[in-house]
Amino acid sequence: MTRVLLSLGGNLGGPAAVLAVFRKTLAALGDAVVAVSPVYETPPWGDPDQPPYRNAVVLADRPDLDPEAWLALTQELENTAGRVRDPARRFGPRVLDVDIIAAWDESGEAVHSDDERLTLPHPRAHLRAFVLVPWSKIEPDAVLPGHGPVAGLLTDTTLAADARQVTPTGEALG
Ligand SMILES: Nc1ncnc2c1ncn2[C@@H]1O[C@H](COP(=O)(O)OP(=O)(O)OP(=O)(O)O)[C@@H](O)[C@H]1O
Ligand SMILES: Nc1nc2c(c(=O)[nH]1)N=C(CO)CN2
Repeated sequence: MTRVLLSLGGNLGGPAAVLAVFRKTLAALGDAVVAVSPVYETPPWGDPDQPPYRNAVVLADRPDLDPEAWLALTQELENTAGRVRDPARRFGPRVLDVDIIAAWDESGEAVHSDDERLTLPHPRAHLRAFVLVPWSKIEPDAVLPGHGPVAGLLTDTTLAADARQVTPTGEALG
């Protein structure tokens, strides 16, 4: 069994379109879905010259998927949503981004990987209020492996400033 925390993000086509893409993604995950956060409007991270994002996180569990298989699935979900990669803009706009933030094996141990194709935990998760705020909403005691309690990370000065701009939209996915 592999449990994963997935981050969903998107900022192309307007909020309603992004929400529709999130809903389709959740439907494709089906019974694997354990918990879904509210949807948040978030300022663009890493590349300010683009529209605000919608973000949410999903806790999911699939007995038959190892982390590599999860990566294949999340990339298929991005491709189905029409994701086009722009190599010139590393953190640029996109219709759907599905990142694997962390993964845990059947005994609850966090999976660690330094592989560039699949780095676990996600190497930038601890810097991203748009991941940590929704995560702490569904799991107030969440721990980001290697970085500690999510609630503690959110008190870091840079993140705290960013987190203030991460606002729930009232749009529900579940
Ligand atoms: N934990 C992870 N989750 C998703 N992709 C990962 C992960 N670790 C490494 N990757 C690799 O990162 C590559 C680039 O992914 P992607 O284009 O979604 O990056 P990005 O969304 O622009 O940036 P970021 O990963 O910072 O959100 C993917 O092809 C994938 O192989
Ligand atoms: N707010 C926000 N900013 C981002 C996001 C995202 O999902 N939300 N994803 C990115 C891809 O790396 C780059 N910047």
